[in-house]
Amino acid sequence: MIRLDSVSKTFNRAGQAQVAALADVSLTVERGEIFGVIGPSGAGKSTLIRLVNLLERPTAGTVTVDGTELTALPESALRAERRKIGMIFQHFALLSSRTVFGNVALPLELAGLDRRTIAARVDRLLELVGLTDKRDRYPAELSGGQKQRVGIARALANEPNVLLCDEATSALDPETTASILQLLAKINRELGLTIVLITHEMAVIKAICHRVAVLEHGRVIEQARVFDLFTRPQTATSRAFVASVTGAELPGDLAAKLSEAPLAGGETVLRLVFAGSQAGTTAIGQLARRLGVDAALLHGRVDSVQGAPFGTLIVSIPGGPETARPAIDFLTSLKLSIEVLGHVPATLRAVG
Ligand SMILES: Nc1ncnc2c1ncn2[C@@H]1O[C@H](COP(=O)(O)OP(=O)(O)OP(=O)(O)O)[C@@H](O)[C@H]1O
Repeated sequence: MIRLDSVSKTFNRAGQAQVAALADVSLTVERGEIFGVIGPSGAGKSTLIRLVNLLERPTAGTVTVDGTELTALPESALRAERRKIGMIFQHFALLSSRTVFGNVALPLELAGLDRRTIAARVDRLLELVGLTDKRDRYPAELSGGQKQRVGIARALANEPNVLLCDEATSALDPETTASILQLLAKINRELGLTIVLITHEMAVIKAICHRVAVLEHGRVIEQARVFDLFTRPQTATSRAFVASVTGAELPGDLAAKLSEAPLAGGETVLRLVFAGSQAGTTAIGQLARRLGVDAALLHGRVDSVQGAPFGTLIVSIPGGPETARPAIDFLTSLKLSIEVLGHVPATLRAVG
């Protein structure tokens, strides 16, 4: 549905060095999926999403949406293609002088539709986003979540195939964020709309995305099904994003005593992430039976991504690096994702 092929974007700034916002990015988004792009600040997320509808032109590479290579089109043809791509923004971008109805009607007026068609379609959209009773209100009279619902209705007005969401929930509180994400999931389900969203919050990816790309320094460093990213993250950046929502952090007192260097006779603290709800504790049992290694459990949690369970355990392995190495090899052979968080002196075991 959407294909970015070897896309790069370099910004030239007067009198300053060039900025390579994106370097050789290739991505494919399938029809009907919710695709998330996550990355730290400055990674290039906004630049990437603005490339999909060519609000930003790539310096190199091609952008293809629904079989049409947008980068090959003249401006007039591009305008027509852009109508098939809706977009919503972090700060909503509503016109304060127009009512809710007027904001949603605007793209239809620009497209030259007659008043009756516009009224019918706007009313249908307001019902879809749950704002029928706010039809004649002005943006200043609405909450943030209601404003974003107007933004969504407006983005859907021209019946697009694709919806781009540029940090659409970043200005909202957690409860409102959840309701907007549920609305996006409903639109995806009921209208079959392909959704691309960018975010710096892993909770957003976890809530509704099917697949995800992790962006860092303008490059895609990982691309996976969301469940796979949670259970088998391949990079330190992805592991940190996953840990940010699984809450699988060390108790504060233990974290403060963690050292990077192995300690002779000390304990090695590991984070294990695994698919299903049982694999982790089963593995710890096997570790004791097969290798005689008695791992201490410091933290355990089972979570789910779109109904599929996965677990996180934080354990400490006694006996210094000589015991930890074969234990890690054994756990790795059981297909658990393992991260060494650090090392603590043996005397701290009681703390956990
Ligand atoms: N118009 C521009 N002119 C010059 N540099 C730019 C421009 N837009 C973006 N950049 C630079 O490109 C890089 C990527 O920016 P971008 O806004 O895409 O990142 P981001 O991941 O969306 O960041 P954030 O989460 O902070 O919004 C940054 O170094 C930024 O300073």
